[in-house]
Amino acid sequence: MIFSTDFLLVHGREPVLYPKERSVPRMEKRRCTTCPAASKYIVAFSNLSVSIAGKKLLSSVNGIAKPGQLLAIMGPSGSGKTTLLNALSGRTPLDNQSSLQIAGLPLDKRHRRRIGYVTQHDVFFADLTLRQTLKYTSELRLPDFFTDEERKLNVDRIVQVLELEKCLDTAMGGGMKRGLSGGERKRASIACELLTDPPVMLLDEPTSGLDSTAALGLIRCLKEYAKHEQKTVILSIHQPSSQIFHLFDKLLLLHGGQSVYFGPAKEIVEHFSLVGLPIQVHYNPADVIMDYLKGSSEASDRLLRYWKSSKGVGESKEKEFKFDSTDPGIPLLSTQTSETWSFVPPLQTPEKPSLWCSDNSTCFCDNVQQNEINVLVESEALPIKCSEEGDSGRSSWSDSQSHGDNSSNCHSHSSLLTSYDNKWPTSFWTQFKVLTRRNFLEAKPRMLSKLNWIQTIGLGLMAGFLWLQLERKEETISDIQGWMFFSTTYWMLFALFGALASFPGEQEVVNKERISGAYRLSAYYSAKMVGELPLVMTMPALYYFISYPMMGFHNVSTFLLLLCYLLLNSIVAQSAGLFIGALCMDFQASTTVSALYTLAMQLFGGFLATKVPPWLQWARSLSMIHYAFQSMQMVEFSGGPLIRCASENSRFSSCNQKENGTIPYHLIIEASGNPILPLEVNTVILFLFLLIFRVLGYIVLRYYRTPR
Ligand SMILES: Nc1ncnc2c1ncn2[C@@H]1O[C@H](COP(=O)(O)OP(=O)(O)OP(=O)(O)O)[C@@H](O)[C@H]1O
Repeated sequence: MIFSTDFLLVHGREPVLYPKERSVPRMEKRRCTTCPAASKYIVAFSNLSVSIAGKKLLSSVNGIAKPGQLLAIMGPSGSGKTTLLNALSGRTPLDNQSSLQIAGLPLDKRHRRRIGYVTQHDVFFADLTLRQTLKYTSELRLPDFFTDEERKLNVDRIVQVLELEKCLDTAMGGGMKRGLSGGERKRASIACELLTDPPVMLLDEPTSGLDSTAALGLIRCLKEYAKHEQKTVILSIHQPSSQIFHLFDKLLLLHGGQSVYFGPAKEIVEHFSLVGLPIQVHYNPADVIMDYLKGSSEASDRLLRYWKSSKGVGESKEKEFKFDSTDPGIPLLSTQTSETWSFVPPLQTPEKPSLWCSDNSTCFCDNVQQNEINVLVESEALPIKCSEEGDSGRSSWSDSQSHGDNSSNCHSHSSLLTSYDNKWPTSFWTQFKVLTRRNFLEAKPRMLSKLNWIQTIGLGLMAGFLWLQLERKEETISDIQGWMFFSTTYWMLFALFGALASFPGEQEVVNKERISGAYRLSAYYSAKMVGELPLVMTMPALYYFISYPMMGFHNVSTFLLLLCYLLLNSIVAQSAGLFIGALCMDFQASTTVSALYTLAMQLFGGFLATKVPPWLQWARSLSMIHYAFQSMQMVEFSGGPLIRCASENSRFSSCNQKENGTIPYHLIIEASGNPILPLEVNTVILFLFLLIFRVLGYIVLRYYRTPR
């Protein structure tokens, strides 16, 4: 795979990633040349420490990443690369005294949403194709003022740059479902983040799963992206090839959660030599570095002590780090034959370390302390010079937002930040529409699978034949009730258990999107309810259309009313399932809770047990089956032809008084020992169940399952 050398120049097309023409006024003539808007996104961290459950994962890590540069974080497995990226993205809480500033301000929710984060594990909806995934991402994360054509243009260009054209119609896959290859998924992940044009891009192991050519192409592409778009790109990488290594501007080396080097990547060889750890000319520095770090603890101790002493960090601040001049150095693992071991005489610690200051203009004070970060960011940010130069055409929508129609088009750093005050990129209505469509598409294969169709048709026919053309007489009352009870309980179980995995199944994707601020939870939640509504109703309706006419069709209004109650019951059950699923987020726990709840609802539903002990009567009022079953009886026994009395030994006293009489519907319901509520009250109670479960589900997601 070969990437274009210029990230934006694709086969000679216009080098604009984001549309030039839009309704939002943008600068045409004057632009800030020294500091384009996005270039203010300097990421500076000092004394950055992270502890989880009392375990220190990161300890006093310092560094700074500037727009236009590629900062690579390297270190052995478990050294804390992902933890650091999580901390920089605001997903992991920092220990006290840690300092993290983005664009000169402490990282807050608003800035968090301007950070693109490609995590190590790509999470997508497995059944959506890449085309659909990118389309929905662009609809959700690009502001409303983008037209459909502009969105499509952006998607097309990013697809082209990342060479994803061939797999656009392939399902994303994941879990048990086959789909995109590992490398394609990784590039798809990057494409989703690039669509939003973030000023800061964090990538956790972006080259994992790629072959060496593709990996090199990707890093080149990111480098060009950082350079041309003035973006801050920070990535973690395990063991890059030497070609990739030489593309890094800055390198942060981690070992055991501590930094052992931060500075220009090209000066790492000199640094290691200073410490007495030579890197031979023809070796890939990345390989040698990793060998040292993973090899004897002496090498890493030496690096750490040197780093601490030279930087004046932590305990070693007091101690002078001294090399013994007779020290033979540390043997290199990868060249462990006596002939190739090479040692250089260790040097004394330089009095004033300037390892990464290649020249004054790029010399960052890497011994970054809080006040220095402030000074640095301040000095980088202001003043912004203006020129009369034309727009190069490279500014992104974010730039244009910040520029607005201000005549000077020169905004202070803080005004850039306030341009992101809009909490969400799109309106509630847009989010609702897009998420409803996406939800429908995503849930359809799961809820309307081939097996579900077969199962429903089979069950409908079975029930139809079992209760075929029932006569309307006293002897068949329990059969008619049996069909109604079976239908309500079966579809309750189907909807409730089917909904249990709904939230847990998409939790990772939704959390990722919520953290990146793509949409409101309320929009997602209401879209889920609406998007899945036709799906949750399809199967019960199909079953009903088959089995009820086979049992005996009487009139249209009874037919439709019964259908409504069956569907309402299913929707209530689905709401309960969604709530339990969200609460437990664990399939085993949620099935146990649901099994208990549904069994209790069946027992108190009014068909299996007609004599409920007085002290347990309250439990009946918690059974949704009780209300749905009773409502269906009312509709069926009052709407259709009345039930004829048994010719002899009728259990209804009214039947014994006259011959060929009929049984009023309320006597049938009363005979089952259930107190009768008016149909409207039953209906309202069912709707209340629906409302309560849905509100509880929202509260759980909002306050209990907040993504971190
Ligand atoms: N939630 C957690 N609780 C306890 N320890 C954790 C937690 N998360 C990570 N760690 C530990 O922190 C250390 C750093 O983990 P991290 O994932 O940041 O390493 P890494 O350098 O990214 O590794 P790799 O290259 O293998 O992905 C590891 O030892 C890991 O076991």
